[in-house]
Amino acid sequence: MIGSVSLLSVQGISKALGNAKQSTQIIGSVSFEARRGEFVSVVGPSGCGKTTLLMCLAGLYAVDGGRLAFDGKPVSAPPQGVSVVFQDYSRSLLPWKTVFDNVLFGMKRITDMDSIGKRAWAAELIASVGLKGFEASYPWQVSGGMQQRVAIARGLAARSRLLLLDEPLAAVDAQTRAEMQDLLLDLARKYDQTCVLVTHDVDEAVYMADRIVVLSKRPTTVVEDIPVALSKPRDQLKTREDRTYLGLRHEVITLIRSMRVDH
Ligand SMILES: Nc1ncnc2c1ncn2[C@@H]1O[C@H](COP(=O)(O)OP(=O)(O)OP(=O)(O)O)[C@@H](O)[C@H]1O
Repeated sequence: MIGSVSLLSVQGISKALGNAKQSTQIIGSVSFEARRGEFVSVVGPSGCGKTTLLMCLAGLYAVDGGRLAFDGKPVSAPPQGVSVVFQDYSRSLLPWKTVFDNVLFGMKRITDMDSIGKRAWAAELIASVGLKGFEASYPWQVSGGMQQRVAIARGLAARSRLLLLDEPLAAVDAQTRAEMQDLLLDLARKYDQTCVLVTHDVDEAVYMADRIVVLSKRPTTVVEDIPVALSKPRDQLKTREDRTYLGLRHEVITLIRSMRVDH
């Protein structure tokens, strides 16, 4: 269920990267809201600043201007309740820890749960992402898709309420990608997650989203903020044949094609 309350509020944020000698304005002015339980996809031309935006939302980059709030509080450092899942799962998991211990590691900031509770919660999450039986494996012993499942479980383990997903499925094969899209949608519903997904893949953006934020070339601004009127649960065949889906896909691809980034 999507609530009416905004969990993430982004109002006119801006960000330049570089150093004192030479800085590049990456984010011009970006505004959007993610309401509780909403799945927001963010798309835009290559190099427009999607990852930079996500790093700002995560509190990993300080914004230069504008207002950014999570659950009504200004974001100045990585807030508790916000987890990031990166594309490069092989670098985000700890190779010397088992699947189980990687998920447990996600709970390191949780102080009001004892170790028995944490172990039970880790076991539940591992089962929820379909990895029961692989608890004792090391990340390098399982497939890429499975490693990304571990990273997602670890994100949820931090008792996240907002999942920031930076191209999390870009490195997995097409079949796994479709399965993982449905897994993410299931997990978002089951664990009451609000999600912001950055993706290059317009089909994925439309399939997953309740709303699509289309960014311009940099310094990036929001070109369109498009509601997605597709029923849930989504279905890889039926949804992708739906006229609304095809219309949105056309609209977003046309918008992105009309923009080019000058590197
Ligand atoms: N420290 C930096 N200083 C200057 N420019 C930078 C810095 N870091 C990134 N950039 C540039 O900022 C732009 C935006 O980068 P970012 O990774 O946020 O975009 P993106 O939309 O996620 O890219 P992609 O479509 O390739 O995934 C890129 O052109 C990049 O080269």
